[in-house]
Amino acid sequence: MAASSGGKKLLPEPSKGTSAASAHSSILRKSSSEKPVTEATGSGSKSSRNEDLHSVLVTSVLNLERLDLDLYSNEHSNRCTFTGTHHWVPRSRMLFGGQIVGQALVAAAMSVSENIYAHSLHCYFVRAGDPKVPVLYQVDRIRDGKSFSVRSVKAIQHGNPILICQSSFQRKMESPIHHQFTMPVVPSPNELLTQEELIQKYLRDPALTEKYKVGLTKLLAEEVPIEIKPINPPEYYRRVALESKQHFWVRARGYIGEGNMKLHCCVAAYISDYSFLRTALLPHFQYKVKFMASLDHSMWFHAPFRSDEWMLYECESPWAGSCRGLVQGRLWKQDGVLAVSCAQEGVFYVKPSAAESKL
Ligand SMILES: CCCCCCCCCCCCCCCCCCCC(=O)SCCNC(=O)CCNC(=O)[C@H](O)C(C)(C)COP(=O)(O)OP(=O)(O)OC[C@H]1O[C@@H](n2cnc3c(N)ncnc32)[C@H](O)[C@@H]1OP(=O)(O)O
Repeated sequence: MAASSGGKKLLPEPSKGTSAASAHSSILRKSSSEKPVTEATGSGSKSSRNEDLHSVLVTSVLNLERLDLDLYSNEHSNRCTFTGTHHWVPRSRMLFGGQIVGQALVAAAMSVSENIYAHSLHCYFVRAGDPKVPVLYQVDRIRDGKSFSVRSVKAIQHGNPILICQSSFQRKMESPIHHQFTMPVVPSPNELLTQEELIQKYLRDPALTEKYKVGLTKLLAEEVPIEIKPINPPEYYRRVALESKQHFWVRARGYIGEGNMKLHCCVAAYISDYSFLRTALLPHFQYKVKFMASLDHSMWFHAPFRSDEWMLYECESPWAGSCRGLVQGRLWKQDGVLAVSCAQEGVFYVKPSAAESKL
């Protein structure tokens, strides 16, 4: 039986001969009459993107398998990955926090009616995710009010929670009260190099030491499903204390299309955790990180946006101490609309680094 909430079917009935367990779903269909987002033909604002290259974030990473009502697994996305395990995993070998948050929001979104939208989420990462096994997502329907619905999701591995995530959804409501900060003035995406192009440039520097060549080459080889264009990237080889702020343009790699706003929020959850926590480390070049992990992650979704179009990620860290650092971020649309606000605290264990230059 397809999961439903408020009578709307969110998931297709498994086709004949397949049990619910094996019928994975294209996530967050708008309604049974609409094509699922992964089959969208690119209606709405035309994208200059190659619309045949659907983002792997949608076709796989965030495409959960429904095991039962309010119970999902990402095992399907495992089978589709390049290496047979989870999609891209940071070198820390813990599951990427953004993946777990994005998948938890997918599971929550499957349990609410189609005409309400994610407006906030708050998560704690309570155990490191194991990249060798799938994740189960258990949804608890806390409350369905007239205007707001609240869900609690537990991401589970080896019988224990690795993440607890509360999310809230709201019906569209108009209000005369509206304001936002002004978007920072920065170069536009087409004036900037991608992270890959920047790394290639650094690697061509004959003075770069072997150690940093190896690190940058490893970073270049990672198949992160996110495109990034850093703004004023630090001269990578300079060992100087930087301000705890960074700006970069960011978008999902590949095409998603107008699709479904809930889906774009799930993709933004994935994107928002990449290169976010490191903002708190920028002033502390003289230390080497022995262990680093996100402790929590919060997001507030303010206005519709497209996660497969360039958005400015304005990141800053107002405080660090007691082995923790706080980072805050704002995702801006290119038209100046503030789309998403994020906040996260992380844990850092560091040691003094050898005072060698990167040159
Ligand atoms: C532009 C041009 C190119 C320039 C290059 C620039 C690079 C730019 C791009 C690079 C960006 C790359 C970004 C990659 C993405 C990174 C992702 C980071 C965020 C994440 O996704 S982390 C994953 C999500 N979070 C988690 O999984 C955390 C889950 N929670 C936990 O694991 C536990 O709750 C936690 C937080 C560890 C607390 O548990 P607790 O048991 O209390 O932990 P302990 O304090 O006991 O310690 C655990 C662990 O930490 C180590 N440890 C402890 N104390 C120390 C110490 N004093 N010194 C060193 N290490 C310590 C130790 O390993 C402990 O584990 P043990 O099992 O060994 O005890």
